[in-house]
Amino acid sequence: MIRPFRSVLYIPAANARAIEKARTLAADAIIFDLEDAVAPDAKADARAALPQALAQDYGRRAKIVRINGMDSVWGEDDARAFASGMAAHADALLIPKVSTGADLDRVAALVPDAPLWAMLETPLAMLNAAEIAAHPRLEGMVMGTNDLAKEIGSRLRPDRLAMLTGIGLCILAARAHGRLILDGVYNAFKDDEGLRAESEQSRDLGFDGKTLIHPAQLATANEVFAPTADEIDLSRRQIEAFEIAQAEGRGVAVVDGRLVENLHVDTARATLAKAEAIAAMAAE
Ligand SMILES: CC(C)(COP(=O)(O)OP(=O)(O)OC[C@H]1O[C@@H](n2cnc3c(N)ncnc32)[C@H](O)[C@@H]1OP(=O)(O)O)[C@@H](O)C(=O)NCCC(=O)NCCSC(=O)C[C@H](O)C(=O)O
Ligand SMILES: [Mg+2]
Repeated sequence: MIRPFRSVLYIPAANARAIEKARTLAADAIIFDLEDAVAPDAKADARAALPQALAQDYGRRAKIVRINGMDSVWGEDDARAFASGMAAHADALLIPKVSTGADLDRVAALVPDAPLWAMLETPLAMLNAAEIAAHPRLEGMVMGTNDLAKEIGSRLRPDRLAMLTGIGLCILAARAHGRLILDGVYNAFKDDEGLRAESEQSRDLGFDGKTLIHPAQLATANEVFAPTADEIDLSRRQIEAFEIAQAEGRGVAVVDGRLVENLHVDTARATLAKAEAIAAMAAE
């Protein structure tokens, strides 16, 4: 069964109330954050408390732990703590500020088994996206659009003009190597219209979902990244028409005046699989 990653909520690992709340929220995945969301003085306590929080029941929600960067004073201890006390109850480890494949090697050596995810949020990461995506331990990639804008020296415009080249390179790299890829966060968590516009752009660019900072953003991401009823209906009709065509010895079908070939049927099957995974999540 595939897993949906429409809505991926960051939760500060130092915020016990928010962690407790996460078990009931409609998020497809949760990122337990030890990095930016946790103040320096709270980092050691947050790291120590996380194993117990991860051991709770979060249903089908994927559990990802974001450690501090390996260039920080906390990164190595976070990675070791993940390997010894968190890996058994987490689905993946997310590493910030990955710029090269060697950055992943460093964490992979400390954490022998868990799937690794990488934050892509530096100009060098954009240029090395293919090398990062090709890393054998990598499962997913997450855009860090705030850090990227800071490093580029660009403005956070609604059309995200300055980062579209980097985003495109990252999506190509992710798809070339079969990795998941999630968009960055939308900071104005009370601006539903802005979130919807950015999420629609994100979906149309090819992201699997959006990372989020507040529960109020979940419903929009879940809706935007889910197949619509029309898309599900079309997928079913495309598959049916193609199977009939094949049985009659034809290699193509026509649905709603449009050509359907085997590649369209692959997309249709992926759409139905995603819809099923979402339905399974909702049924919990
Ligand atoms: C953004 C916030 C600081 C807002 O907090 P607050 O003003 O307290 O929100 P509310 O009063 O509206 O909260 C209402 C209830 O919702 C719960 N809540 C809030 N946020 C979360 C959350 N993320 N997960 C779970 N639950 C949450 C509150 O506890 C309230 O509950 P209740 O008590 O029942 O009423 C805050 O939302 C926040 O801290 N968000 C997360 C920030 C974060 O994780 N930042 C780091 C990730 S983004 C990043 O790092 C950028 C990236 O690297 C890049 O480069 O782009
Ligand atoms: Mg960042």
